[in-house]
Amino acid sequence: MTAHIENLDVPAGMEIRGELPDGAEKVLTPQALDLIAELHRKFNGDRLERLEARRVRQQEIANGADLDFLPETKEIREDETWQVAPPAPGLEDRRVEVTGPTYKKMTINALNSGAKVWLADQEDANTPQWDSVIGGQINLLDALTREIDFTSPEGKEYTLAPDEELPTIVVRPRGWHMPEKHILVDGEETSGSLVDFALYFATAGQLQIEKGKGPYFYLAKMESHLEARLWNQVFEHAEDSFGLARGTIRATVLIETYPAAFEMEEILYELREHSAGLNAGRWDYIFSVIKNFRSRGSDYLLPDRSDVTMTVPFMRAYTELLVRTCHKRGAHAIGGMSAFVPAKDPEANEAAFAKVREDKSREAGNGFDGSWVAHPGMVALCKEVFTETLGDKPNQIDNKREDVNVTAAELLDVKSTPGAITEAGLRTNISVGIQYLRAWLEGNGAVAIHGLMEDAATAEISRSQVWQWLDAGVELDTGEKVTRELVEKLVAEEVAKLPGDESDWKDATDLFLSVAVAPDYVDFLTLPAYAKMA
Ligand SMILES: CC(=O)SCCNC(=O)CCNC(=O)[C@H](O)C(C)(C)COP(=O)(O)OP(=O)(O)OC[C@H]1O[C@@H](n2cnc3c(N)ncnc32)[C@H](O)[C@@H]1OP(=O)(O)O
Ligand SMILES: O=CC(=O)O
Ligand SMILES: [Mg+2]
Repeated sequence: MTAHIENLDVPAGMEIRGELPDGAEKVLTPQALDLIAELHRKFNGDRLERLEARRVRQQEIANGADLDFLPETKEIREDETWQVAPPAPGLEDRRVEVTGPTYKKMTINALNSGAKVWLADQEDANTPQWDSVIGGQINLLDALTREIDFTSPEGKEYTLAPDEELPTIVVRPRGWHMPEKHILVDGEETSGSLVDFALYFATAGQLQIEKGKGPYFYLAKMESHLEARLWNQVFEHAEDSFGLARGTIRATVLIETYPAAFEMEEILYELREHSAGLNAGRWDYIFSVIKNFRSRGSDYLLPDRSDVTMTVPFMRAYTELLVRTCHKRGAHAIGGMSAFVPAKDPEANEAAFAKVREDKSREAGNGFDGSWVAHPGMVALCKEVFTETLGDKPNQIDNKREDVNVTAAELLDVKSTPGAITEAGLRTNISVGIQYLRAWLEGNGAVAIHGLMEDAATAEISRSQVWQWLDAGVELDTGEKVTRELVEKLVAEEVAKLPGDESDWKDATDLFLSVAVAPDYVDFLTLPAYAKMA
């Protein structure tokens, strides 16, 4: 049945813009729409204040301030007595989590992958096209009622494995910065975070409770414990509105911004009744390091993206501190995404699996309780590697890592990162950035390029490196200085190597230039990209 806006029970003051995909009425229920309106009226002002606080801190950093652990929350860090809630049903054992967008085929593939958890992504791997925002929620609901199936154009049929084999679903709503322009309340654009949260919580999330699990979330791109407090208030409001016990909702927070690395303990504390641990969101973390200190000179210049590995000093410091902090507070520490995905060429495929094995072995050895893979083909490998360390235990929260003592100086030690800034690195950043942005504008938030998973976080690194190297007038390995003219010349050369006509790449190239060379740094590339989306 085709959905029509006039058939929906839209609360007073709300306006829905845009066509509704088939089945939209299943997720745009009166309860879900009421919750969006309530959350907007109660919390959107606080959200905007938090975003303003980010801008103030960014200005302070630009003026020379350093990041540090907060003096005003010292007591929380030093209080040895508090712990987060014990793991919720379905979240005890997280040794392998598969991530991916909520398109119908990928929903079925992810749920059939054998992973313990599926991160159903409305953030880095997704584009907030209105169809995907609503369609993804329909797929989540249909998966839980087992009314989902798919036939490919080639006739391949997809159905779900038995219930007991399916991973626990954890939904990642958009970050606090993203608006939802298709739902207005009192004439104002709503928040992408609150819309994604409310639609899932009020529909499929309630079915999760009936099935003995719960509405579980990953929270992306937060920059402070006060942003975590805001999420906690949203959770309390939603639980109270639906008559649910405190702690029914659970959230794993991605530590993927530089400021948040200095507030890990406080973030766990704010969410403690709702907490399901922390995750090391490595790609956005690297992006955030560049973004926060982009104009602070040579101490904060990173080499080519491929040289910024998990073992360089500042990345190692951040992951060690994350495990130590989580386990001290009884919380899961979940590892990040190795970007290597299976390849058709056998040699490249073997190399990709070896890289992922190395990454997951290091994480398991460091005390992480599980980790992410980007592709169902990597699930068995990650499970095997973590099982070598965990055995039959669901996690290793008892491995307290008391040997770890990470200082602010170690978190900030970007200048010890070995590597060079090369023309090849600049060309890769340009080519990958433009290819990714074209995919994004066409509605695809994750793509494989040169054997690597690329998504919003990795593309942010590429365009921010170009911006920073240009701003700093860096000298490349060739001896040439990075100037606007050079970047524009390399853009033209790299676009000429891509398939199709130059005109096919025009929108993506213009967008890339606007976020990589324009003098005013744009906070998130997804903001101007979303403005271009219908
Ligand atoms: C920085 C971060 O936030 S990381 C987390 C966010 N990023 C992600 O989640 C990325 C998820 N991964 C992906 O989107 C994909 O793996 C890509 C785009 C990188 C590669 O996808 P493809 O080019 O389709 O890979 P490939 O051809 O090897 O896929 C083989 C099959 O696996 C499926 N598949 C691949 N990745 C996934 C996934 N993550 N979830 C579900 N199914 C998947 C494909 O749909 C395809 O299915 P089919 O054989 O039934 O047609
Ligand atoms: O979301 C994960 C990341 O690495 O970014
Ligand atoms: Mg991220």
